[in-house]
Amino acid sequence: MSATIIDGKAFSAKIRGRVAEEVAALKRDHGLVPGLAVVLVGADPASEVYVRSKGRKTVEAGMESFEHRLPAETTEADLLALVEKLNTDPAVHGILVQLPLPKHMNADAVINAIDPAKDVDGFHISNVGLLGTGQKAMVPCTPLGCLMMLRDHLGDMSGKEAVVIGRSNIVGKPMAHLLLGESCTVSIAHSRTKDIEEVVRRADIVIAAVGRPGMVKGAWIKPGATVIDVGINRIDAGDGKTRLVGDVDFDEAREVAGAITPVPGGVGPMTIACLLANTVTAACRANGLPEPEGLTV
Ligand SMILES: NC(=O)C1=CN([C@@H]2O[C@H](COP(=O)(O)OP(=O)(O)OC[C@H]3O[C@@H](n4cnc5c(N)ncnc54)[C@H](OP(=O)(O)O)[C@@H]3O)[C@@H](O)[C@H]2O)C=CC1
Ligand SMILES: Nc1nc(=O)c2c([nH]1)NC[C@@H]1CN(c3ccc(C(=O)N[C@@H](CCC(=O)O)C(=O)O)cc3)C=[N+]21
Ligand SMILES: [Mg+2]
Repeated sequence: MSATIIDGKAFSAKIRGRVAEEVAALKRDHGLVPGLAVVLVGADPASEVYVRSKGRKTVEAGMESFEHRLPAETTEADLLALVEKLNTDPAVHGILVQLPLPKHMNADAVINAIDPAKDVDGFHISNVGLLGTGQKAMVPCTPLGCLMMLRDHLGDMSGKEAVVIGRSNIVGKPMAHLLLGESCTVSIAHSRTKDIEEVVRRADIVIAAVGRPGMVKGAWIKPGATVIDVGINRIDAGDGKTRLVGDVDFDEAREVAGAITPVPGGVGPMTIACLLANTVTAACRANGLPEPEGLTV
């Protein structure tokens, strides 16, 4: 029996279509054009790919895209000054500072300088606190995209065993909060977890967010489980080229799982769609307009 492949690329195109409809309505009825500012410090080649792809999809959805590329030597004070300028710019409804930042910067200080209402990544401590207490927040894009796929595929998740592998602030922890909100029984595994295979084997829902290519083996998966692979790992393809793989051994896992997301074409495209969705939500809230249905949780 082979798993259903959850098509994040197709699902993300649907969400971006919904975003485009909402943007068109905001323009028509309120003369409002949602704007997203992306700040990239340094020239990390992987980040370049995301920034370009985000910028293109933002414009395709009818929104304004502002890109700020700063040299790696930029001082924290200069970056904070840019953030402050974006905070007060009425054309900017969403601000994303690409992570990781260069080592000489305090990333927490930079993130917490962003106006929480414009924090479309959901990384500001106010949004983290709101999410953690079950209040209306800006929800981090990657976990939000994962949740949308899970709801679409599984419907009610109440009482299911969910295991999140990875405890980062940007994926693992917010993902665990969202799954608690769905009334799952949630475990978080990490590098110090003892007998991780056994922890994963009891899960009806597995979220892998580790950054280790193919770490999760087929034998770890409970038959029929739903597997969401967040990992984005560039590996040597052997022919002088590279290719992207997830944190799950896809070929093994697809023979055991009930459903699985591929890499590429799974969580990644959903992350970008959710970023656009969060920008529309932020623009509506900033203008006292009702926020569109179905673009957040
Ligand atoms: N598709 C998308 O849109 C996105 C994809 N990603 C990808 O997701 C992956 C995770 O990203 P991120 O959360 O930022 O990564 P981090 O490096 O911040 O966190 C990795 C987590 O994995 C845990 N871990 C590391 N090794 C092991 C191990 N051997 N066994 C169990 N747990 C382990 C770490 O544990 P500990 O805390 O103990 O060190 C840590 O909690 C990466 O591949 C990244 O590229 C990230 C963001 C968005
Ligand atoms: N402040 C901040 N917010 C982030 O959300 C953030 C970040 N920093 N830093 C880096 C990570 C990583 N990330 C990805 C988003 C989309 C794809 C994506 O679209 N991937 C495609 C493939 C892209 C390709 O081919 O290179 C896919 O999986 O199909 C991947 C990775 C967001 N991140
Ligand atoms: Mg994100």
